[in-house]
Amino acid sequence: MSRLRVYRDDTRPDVFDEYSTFETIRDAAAEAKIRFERWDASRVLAPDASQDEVLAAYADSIRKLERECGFGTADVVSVNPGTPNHAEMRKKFLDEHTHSEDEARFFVEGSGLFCIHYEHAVYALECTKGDLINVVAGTRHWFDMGPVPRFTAIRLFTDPKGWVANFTGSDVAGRFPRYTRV
Ligand SMILES: CSCCC(=O)/C(O)=C/O
Ligand SMILES: [Fe+2]
Ligand code: NI
Repeated sequence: MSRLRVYRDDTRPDVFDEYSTFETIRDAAAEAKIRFERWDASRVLAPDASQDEVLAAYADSIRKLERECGFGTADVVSVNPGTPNHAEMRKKFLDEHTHSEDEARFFVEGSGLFCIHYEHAVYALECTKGDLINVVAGTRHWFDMGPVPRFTAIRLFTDPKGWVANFTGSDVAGRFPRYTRV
């Protein structure tokens, strides 16, 4: 099940409010303009499914997001403990960054931790299979897949260049707990 912990960014990371039902997570996340929804993720995927196979399996959901939000391209990030260089892949997303477009991610397998730094709070949202998250363009955030990663997420983009991050240079991400799957 998904879980949200909300910290102040200027206090100890062992002080937080916790939400663990869909409605409470959705409403608390909305305070940071985060869209959080549960979508159908019941398509059966082979463990070694290619990007194209994942995109084809979820073509309806992708089309709906493209229509609703103006996204023009989609890709897939799929990582498991057997993925070569998964430690380097983890590092790529661990520091605080922003994007010039919304960050929409649909978790179709597994889980990971999105941390959104909004005003003076950090929203640490564990996303699991079936979760759709959208972080508004320009919002500071980072993502941890954990030391033993296991997830497949569809990413939607408006810019045909795909994933472009602007790192803030802040060390804030290192002050909050990393992801350990519960
Ligand atoms: C969960 S998809 C991989 C992470 C990513 O694309 C991103 O931008 C994290 O902030
Ligand atoms: Fe990001
Ligand atoms: Ni701050």
